[in-house]
Amino acid sequence: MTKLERIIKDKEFIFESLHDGISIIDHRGIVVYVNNSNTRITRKDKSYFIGKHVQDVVPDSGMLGVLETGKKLVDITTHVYDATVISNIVPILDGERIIGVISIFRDITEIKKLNDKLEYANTTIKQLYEKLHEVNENKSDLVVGKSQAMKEVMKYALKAGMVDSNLLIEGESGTGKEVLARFVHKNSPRKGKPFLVVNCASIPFNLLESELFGYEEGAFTGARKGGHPGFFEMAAGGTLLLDEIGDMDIALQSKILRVIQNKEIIKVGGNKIIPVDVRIIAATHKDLRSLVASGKFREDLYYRLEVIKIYIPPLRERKEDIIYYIDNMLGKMGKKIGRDVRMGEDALKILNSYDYPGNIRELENIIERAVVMDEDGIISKKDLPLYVTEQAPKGSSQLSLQYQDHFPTMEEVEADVIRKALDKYKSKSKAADVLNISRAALYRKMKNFDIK
Ligand SMILES: Nc1ncnc2c1ncn2[C@@H]1O[C@H](COP(=O)(O)OP(=O)(O)OP(=O)(O)O)[C@@H](O)[C@H]1O
Repeated sequence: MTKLERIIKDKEFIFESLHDGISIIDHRGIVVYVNNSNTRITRKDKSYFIGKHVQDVVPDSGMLGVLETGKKLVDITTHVYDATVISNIVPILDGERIIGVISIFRDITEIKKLNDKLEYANTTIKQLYEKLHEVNENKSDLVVGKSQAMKEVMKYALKAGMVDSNLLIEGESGTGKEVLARFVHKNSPRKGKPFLVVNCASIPFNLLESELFGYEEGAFTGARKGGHPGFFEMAAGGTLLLDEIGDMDIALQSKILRVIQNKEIIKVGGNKIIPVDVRIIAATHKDLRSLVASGKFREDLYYRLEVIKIYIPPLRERKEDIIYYIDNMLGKMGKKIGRDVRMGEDALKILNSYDYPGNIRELENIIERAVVMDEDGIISKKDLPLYVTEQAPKGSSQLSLQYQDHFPTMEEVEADVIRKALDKYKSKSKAADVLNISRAALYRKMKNFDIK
């Protein structure tokens, strides 16, 4: 009996009692074990898998990759026959040697279907809402502000407009990635041609493929007569923004890579090659590089997309810009309601110290609400939402020291503050920055106080 067989035998009782599916391959990639839950999820008998090479029975499985690299894959969403599963794939080691790979996967088909339906419905509602209120009309109004960070962003955006390379825009939700993409398009030779946006996170996987590439008549049940053009065709000559690309299914990522490389598409259910001329801008609030590292995003696609990369910093890191956004918003809203509204001193002070987890979108909502609440033409504290006015005053509670019986010495306080800064910012240079001391001073104090 091999070592792997012994491990399986020892653990078989546990494996069989799990609700999650399990498959195990040996060092050659041959499936040597599947549990009962695997049969339930895949609807295939054990005999269908056992003794076969994993490539022949589950071609999309990440198991061979793990066998090759020895690196585990965690929380990977894949498709196993008709099921959507979320898997952890881990090497089985004998000392340093990889003797097999185990994949443990959970069936999320129903949850995914419901979630997809819900997200799709939400997107439809949002799109209809936007159309109804014509929020699109001013979407290209771009406020730059005066922060150095935003000036840099604009410098790169203008450069990106002058060339036709792919562009990747990173930044937290609501920082203005779509607005910036639109700006790049409007300042590029493609202006005057379509600028289309596809949100890769809110359209279900199988629908997204046909939305992007289009489909031929009869491609699937419910396919429209005469087929349907996809975004790539509809954006001909223009720019296509693939928003939330970090959420794109890995199988679809390969297809996007092919479009970028070959500049052609094949519709779902078709076989005709259609040339496409579209500039791709991708946007994401996720850190694509770490998605690449964890195997959730294709490295080759990442490098194709980030020919030019622009990172939009969150609003809390460039508070000097807040006033410019507010002025712009008040101007627009004032026009809409037909009267001037100004920002009062007290409200501005509060707005300048708030952290805006939702960035400019959140600031917009706060201002819109304040304009509605306002009665005298000057926005004051009472017109702002409670969660903004009742935020913890800066620099107080988070670092407050909680000594009860013992009153601390200055050294203890100093050591405590340093520990908290290091703990919060995880970076010595950032901690030194916020403490307003040099890095050398920080190192010296850490040594004195024996802080590791
Ligand atoms: N530079 C800017 N000037 C004026 N308005 C802006 C700017 N940036 C963002 N906004 C406004 O903030 C809101 C959010 O912008 P946008 O949709 O571009 O953000 P996003 O980063 O793409 O968000 P998400 O990641 O959630 O898709 C929009 O209503 C937009 O008009």
